[in-house]
Amino acid sequence: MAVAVQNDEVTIEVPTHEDWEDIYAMFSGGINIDGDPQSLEAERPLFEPSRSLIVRAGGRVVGTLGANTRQIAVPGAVVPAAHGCRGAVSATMRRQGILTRLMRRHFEDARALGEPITLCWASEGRIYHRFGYGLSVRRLGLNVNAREVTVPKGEEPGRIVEGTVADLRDALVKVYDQVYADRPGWSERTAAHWDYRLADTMAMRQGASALRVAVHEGDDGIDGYALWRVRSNWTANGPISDVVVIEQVSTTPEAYRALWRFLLSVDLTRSASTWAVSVDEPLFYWVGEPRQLDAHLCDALWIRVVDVPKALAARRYATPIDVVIEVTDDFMPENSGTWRLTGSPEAATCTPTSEQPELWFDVRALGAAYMGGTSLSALVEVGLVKEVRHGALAAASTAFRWHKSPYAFELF
Ligand SMILES: CC(=O)SCCNC(=O)CCNC(=O)[C@H](O)C(C)(C)COP(=O)(O)OP(=O)(O)OC[C@H]1O[C@@H](n2cnc3c(N)ncnc32)[C@H](O)[C@@H]1OP(=O)(O)O
Repeated sequence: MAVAVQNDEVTIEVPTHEDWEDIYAMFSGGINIDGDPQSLEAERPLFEPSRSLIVRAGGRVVGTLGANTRQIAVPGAVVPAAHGCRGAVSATMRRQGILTRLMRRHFEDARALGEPITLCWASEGRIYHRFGYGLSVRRLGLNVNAREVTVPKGEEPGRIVEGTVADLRDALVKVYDQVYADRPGWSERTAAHWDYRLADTMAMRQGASALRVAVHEGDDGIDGYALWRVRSNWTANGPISDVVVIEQVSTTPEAYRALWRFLLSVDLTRSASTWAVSVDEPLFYWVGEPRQLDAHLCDALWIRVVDVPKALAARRYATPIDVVIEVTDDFMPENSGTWRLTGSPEAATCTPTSEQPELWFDVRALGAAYMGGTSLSALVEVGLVKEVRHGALAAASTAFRWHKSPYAFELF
């Protein structure tokens, strides 16, 4: 049985490329998976030593936390954001404050680099509240009964074409780049991010087929694509396989509909599943029987605002807003203060003020509302926002929303 190292000094350092294998093993073990050589290599290019932290005690690696340097789309803008990842502490060293120390460094580093927010997918939501994260983006998983759901009759112009990842990669990149900046929750993808997204390791397949690519060719060329697999299932009564949709991205409504028609009608399959679509997924308004989409709601991105005025000035607002807000941040007191926020769909400013606040925010509420998918009114109910001046809430709540619900489907 492993024995906790109690007396050795715990140090936190910035790792080098040589530490990658230890970090990979630390995180894999931390989340209770074995890890494998293919994933080790597939993830290696995403490892940014200067954005990572490694914890050592008695010569052993006992913890890690990393970040990917990426931009993410937010309402009306694209902002640099630390994409937090690979947080883990050795099972024998937990609940001794190591993650707390790592988080402090992670936030300070992001702020120093000019990133107003950090974000992560949570293994367990309960870990993150105390560090000031708010649940900002939710996702819907679908298990569509393809036979019962029914889609309206109709022929979209254009055609669906299948091809190899290698042949179609440039087209996928072009389609994604056309739309990502306009979809809060979608992150910029460099060549390295695409390499990882398309790596198709055995771990990514989770027992399903190799990655398949289908594109929609419209009048002006390729205007949408789907990455998908088949989870094959042959029963005594015949095939009931599942189409596993990894991502579906389109620049036109015609491509969107044509791709879903295709995904819901692949021979020998009876269902289609996807782990993350928008809470405002258009399929609900298109299919004959939305109940047969079998949707389940889950948390997706957690956002931590590390620089309040910078973050609030970086996004845009659905309607004009001019409000004095007070923010309390227990974990990062330098983030607490009172600001005048003015904004619109075109611009925003956030400057310190000594005026009386009209609204009060716990910093977690700023994270929760940041992507435009959460109403301030809901946050009032749980005590994370308070209306100080009667009447200030409704206008601000409307302004913080956005016309597209935030959405995220890419684990990092
Ligand atoms: C972005 C990502 O990487 S998601 C993956 C996160 N990693 C994992 O889930 C791997 C498994 N878990 C772990 O490795 C560890 O438990 C970690 C990294 C989550 C936490 O590390 P620790 O060093 O134990 O956290 P630390 O001691 O700083 O805990 C701080 C507080 O959070 C609480 N806490 C930490 N983790 C959890 C948890 N999983 N559930 C409930 N409470 C937790 C602690 O009890 C402590 O509370 P206190 O301040 O009231 O005493």
